[in-house]
Amino acid sequence: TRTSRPQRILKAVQRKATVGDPQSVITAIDHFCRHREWAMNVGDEKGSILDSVVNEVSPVTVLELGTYCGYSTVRIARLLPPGACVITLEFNPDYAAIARQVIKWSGLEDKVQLVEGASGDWIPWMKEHFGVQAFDLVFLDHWKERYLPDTKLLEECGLIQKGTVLLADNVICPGTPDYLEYVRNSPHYNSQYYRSHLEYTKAEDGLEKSVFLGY
Ligand SMILES: C[C@H](C[C@H]1O[C@@H](n2cnc3c(N)ncnc32)[C@H](O)[C@@H]1O)NC(=O)c1cc(-c2ccc(F)cc2)cc(O)c1O
Ligand SMILES: [Mg+2]
Repeated sequence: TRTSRPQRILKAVQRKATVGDPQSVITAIDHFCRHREWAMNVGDEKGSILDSVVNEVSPVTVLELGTYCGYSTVRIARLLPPGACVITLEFNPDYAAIARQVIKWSGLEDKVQLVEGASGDWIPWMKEHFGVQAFDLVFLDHWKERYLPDTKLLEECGLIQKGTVLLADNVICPGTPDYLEYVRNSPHYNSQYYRSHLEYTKAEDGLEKSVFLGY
């Protein structure tokens, strides 16, 4: 097909959503992915759980790993108070370009720092480059086998402190067994599973919320 799926998602946003209205952007993407073409956004069902965790944490600094088209970036940023921001990492330049336009359409660009690059390369530079002390909330939604190494990297870089909340998508489907085993068995995390479904389907999936207890 001439266009990519992310390009068709952006077109659906530009056709159906109102500029500056994040909820209409979320609704347009969910409608497109439920009725036209499935895509790997966190979706409306798991998205509501994400919303409740963001509201509970009231984070000032959020890290999102794996932007894709910016759907969860918009979900998170729309709930942030003035002065709070989400740094989101995406290493596919085509996806990053689409995400920038989706985030712009929602009017939330002031609350979002989209970084084009790989998590493993950028995490060590977060403090120096963005002046981040520690993250209040990390949303893991990138390559599933990078969840564990990047969590350990965040720990080593002092970007996870007492109270930091890790929220991981897809812990069942596609699955992140080594990450789950780590956060569920570590004495440094208090972990709980929010059972849900794979976006736009009846298959089981869920989010794992893990609170860092300190060393
Ligand atoms: C991995 C993707 C999400 C994005 O992450 C970026 N990315 C990657 N590694 C890095 C990095 N190391 N640093 C920065 N960005 C990075 C990438 O380019 C994608 O845009 N997500 C998924 O693959 C994903 C897949 C499914 C899924 C479920 C059932 C199926 F039958 C088929 C697919 C569901 C989901 O909910 C997902 O989230
Ligand atoms: Mg996901």
